[in-house]
Amino acid sequence: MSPRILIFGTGSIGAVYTYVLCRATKPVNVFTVCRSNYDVVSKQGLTLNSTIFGQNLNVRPQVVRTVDEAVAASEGKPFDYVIVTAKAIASTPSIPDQLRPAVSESTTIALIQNGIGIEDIYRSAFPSNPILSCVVYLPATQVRPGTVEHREVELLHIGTYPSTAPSAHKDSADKLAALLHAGGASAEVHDDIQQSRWSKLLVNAAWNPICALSRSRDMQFLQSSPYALDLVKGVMLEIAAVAQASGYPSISSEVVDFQISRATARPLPGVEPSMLADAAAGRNMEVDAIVGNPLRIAEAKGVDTPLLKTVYALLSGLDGSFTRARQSRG
Ligand SMILES: NC(=O)C1=CN([C@@H]2O[C@H](COP(=O)(O)OP(=O)(O)OC[C@H]3O[C@@H](n4cnc5c(N)ncnc54)[C@H](OP(=O)(O)O)[C@@H]3O)[C@@H](O)[C@H]2O)C=CC1
Ligand SMILES: CC(C)(CO)C(=O)C(=O)O
Repeated sequence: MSPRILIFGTGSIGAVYTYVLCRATKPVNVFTVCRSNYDVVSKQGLTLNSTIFGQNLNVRPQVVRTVDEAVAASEGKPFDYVIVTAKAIASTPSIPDQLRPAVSESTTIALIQNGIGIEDIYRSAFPSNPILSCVVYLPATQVRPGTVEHREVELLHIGTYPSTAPSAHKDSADKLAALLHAGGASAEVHDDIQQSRWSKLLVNAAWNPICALSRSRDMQFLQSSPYALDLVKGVMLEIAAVAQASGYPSISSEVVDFQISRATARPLPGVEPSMLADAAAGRNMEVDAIVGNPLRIAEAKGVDTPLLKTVYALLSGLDGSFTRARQSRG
């Protein structure tokens, strides 16, 4: 039987996986929760321009405004997968509380989000369901409502949370990978996804805040001063030290060099990290998931992270300015 899928958060990443999953199963089985882009997507579907999947690709999933609407439209049939592609930012009500009506005992919850320590709120809310923690390499930007540009790379790493989850949960990870392959995407299943999370965090904890604070794409920032590369590398080395203190010795200075070389190989202007897109739009950013949580782990483990603390202080200040601006707009 075709799986039924709910995607929560149809922005840049959510749109790409909605496209992939509409190809893997029937669009009628893919329900996608849209907020600011609801009007456009419900009328015109989602459009993807991708250097990997192709140009001007349009899909028409079942577009809903809320999880309750998706449950009603699904006519009592349970969701096999709930896929979270919203930003990992605290909200009221929380995302797990919003998802609750769509989660039955057979539902697998997959989190496609950056950062570290993002899974616990889902584990507490849904203690028996398979929770899949996913790390995505997929530079994508929603350039206007319902239209997403994607380039360079496309790969999803999948693992259970926690890594010691029962074998049935591991089967869910394999099934999700198979579904993504059927939709033409790349996915790999890992025994311990946290290693992949730390490896990706090297990139995100350095590039995302630095690009957001400097309003520059990665290559633009590297060219902006003779100190730029040292700052990026310095933050990455601090994250590597925290990863090592957390039991991941493979997150080494060689991995840092590899991640730096991926950026320096890019032509100008380079990649726009998702946090730069948020800063440019005055939206709140994933400050805690990407910087605050590793900083707290560093403090608990006695790892010195002066650059990370500086970045956190500046980023929190910028994030606070967005909150104040939103409140003053009413
Ligand atoms: N973009 C990228 O290149 C990459 C992003 N990532 C990670 O993937 C995750 C998703 O990022 P990205 O796709 O860029 O984020 P976007 O901001 O582009 O999309 C998030 C979407 O979630 C929606 N959303 C948030 N909260 C709610 C809610 N309560 N109800 C309904 N919709 C909601 C937003 O709606 P609205 O428009 O109304 O705010 C938006 O459409 C993040 O963790 C990011 O760090 C990882 C790799 C690359
Ligand atoms: C840096 C990048 C684009 C890597 O895929 C990313 O993860 C993000 O934008 O948040």
